[in-house]
Amino acid sequence: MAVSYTEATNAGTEFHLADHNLSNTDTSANTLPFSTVKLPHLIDYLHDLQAHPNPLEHNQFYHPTDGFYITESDVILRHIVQDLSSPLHSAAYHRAGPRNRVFFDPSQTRAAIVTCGGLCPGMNTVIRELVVALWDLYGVRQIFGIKSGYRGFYSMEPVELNPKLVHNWHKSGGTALETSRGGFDLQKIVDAIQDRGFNQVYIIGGDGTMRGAVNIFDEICRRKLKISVGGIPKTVDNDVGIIDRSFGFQTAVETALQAISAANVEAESAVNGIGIVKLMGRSTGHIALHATLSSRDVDCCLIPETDFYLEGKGGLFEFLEQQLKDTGHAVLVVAEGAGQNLIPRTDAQKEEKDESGNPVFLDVGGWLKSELKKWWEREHPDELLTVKYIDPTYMIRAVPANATDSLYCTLVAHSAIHGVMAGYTGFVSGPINDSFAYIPLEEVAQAKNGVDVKDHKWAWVRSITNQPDFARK
Ligand SMILES: Nc1ncnc2c1ncn2[C@@H]1O[C@H](COP(=O)(O)OP(=O)(O)OP(=O)(O)O)[C@@H](O)[C@H]1O
Ligand SMILES: O=P(O)(O)OC[C@H]1O[C@](O)(CO)[C@@H](O)[C@@H]1O
Ligand SMILES: [Mg+2]
Repeated sequence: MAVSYTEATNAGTEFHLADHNLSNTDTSANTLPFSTVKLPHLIDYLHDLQAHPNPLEHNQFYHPTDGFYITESDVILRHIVQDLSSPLHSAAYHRAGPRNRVFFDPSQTRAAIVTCGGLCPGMNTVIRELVVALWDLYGVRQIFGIKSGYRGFYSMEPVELNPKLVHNWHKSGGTALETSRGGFDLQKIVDAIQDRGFNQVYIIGGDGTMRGAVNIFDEICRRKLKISVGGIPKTVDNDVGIIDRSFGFQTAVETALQAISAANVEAESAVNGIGIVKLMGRSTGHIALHATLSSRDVDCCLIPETDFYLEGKGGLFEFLEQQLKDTGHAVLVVAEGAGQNLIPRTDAQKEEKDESGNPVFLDVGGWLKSELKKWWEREHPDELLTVKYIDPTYMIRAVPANATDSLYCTLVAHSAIHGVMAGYTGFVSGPINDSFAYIPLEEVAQAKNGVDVKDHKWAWVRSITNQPDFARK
């Protein structure tokens, strides 16, 4: 039986913890120092929408008890580290999970799933979990995969998905739905969503994809359609902000360690051996940084967030030369976006962009190898130098998710479904301080996550490697 919205939930309204009798550290002001981030809800523009009891109530596998359903007063604080000598403050995001009322009748639900941008370990796991959970938890039977990213909405037939079909998908890297860059045509995409009768759209992708998803959400609101848009952030570079990290990131770091280990073996087994490993990281060096910290074989880590230079006092080559003198070998890890301003390029190369408008990079690893060899021949013409360059770029993102990331993929998919079924829209589900939360798409699309080279983690990298800070002589 359908119940009216006001009976069901106060979703879509600003929530103040102080109104809900929760403990408050700032008793004088009688308000908590947390502001709850408003989440868009279908009811914001479809005021007469009817709510239904959550089908989980009758699911044979669930026995909803007190606390099973997440209420509007359940929030996740973004900033859990606070300085008690200053006024407390943190944004509070609605906690992910099942609500006691939903705004979709499973028999009338038509869900679409799309993957966009580059690969990331776990994409197939997320797709699989979306299909299986929509089917098993909520009883949705009309689930479709959009092929080839955003362009697939308007240029290809959707593929009907069911648990049997996706049963083994999590065992393979990549995305069985295929992905692409570019092809974002807002009107064509929303027309296609509308024409095909989709009322739930799950969008898996990185920062660019999320910016596109905001536009789709805005257009759906403008047309006042009963279509919920749920985003699932995917970024092997870990360049999306607010969330703790993307699924697949840990798997990528783990896989990168194999390349670093090989570079170390090659370097140790040669006379004056240098191993160079190039890792992904277009504008952020998270993979390089985490792999360096985990491996301990790395003597120097170069990331896009810090400048470096090759020759002269305090430069990279002087440092490597000293390493060779001290230990006979060195391992250098470089993120693909590092040093791009140093590599000579033609005017045409300066303008080059991929289909999504991202700048195309030159190969920093190959360039470092050739510059290093030229320099060595000039400085040490009679001494051997062996440089082995390993570029595992696509290997680290084309693998299936490891155990930790697989669990993440399941939780993020379930969280997205619970939120969408509850009528939330224009949001992303993701972990904040290890608890899954709902974050407005717009915030996620704008938030960047660069490496903070002033914090402890980067200082830790420098202390492990002893690399120079490349502050100009
Ligand atoms: N500002 C934007 N507005 C609308 N669509 C966008 C925008 N930026 C990117 N897109 C679209 O989003 C899709 C994916 O973008 P992009 O290729 O930049 O990858 P991404 O999602 O950032 O993932 P990753 O960088 O991790 O590979 C593409 O189809 C692209 O056209
Ligand atoms: O898949 P493509 O188009 O070669 O793009 C590679 C880029 O994708 C990423 O894996 C994710 O943005 C980057 O690390 C890398 O620069
Ligand atoms: Mg991106």
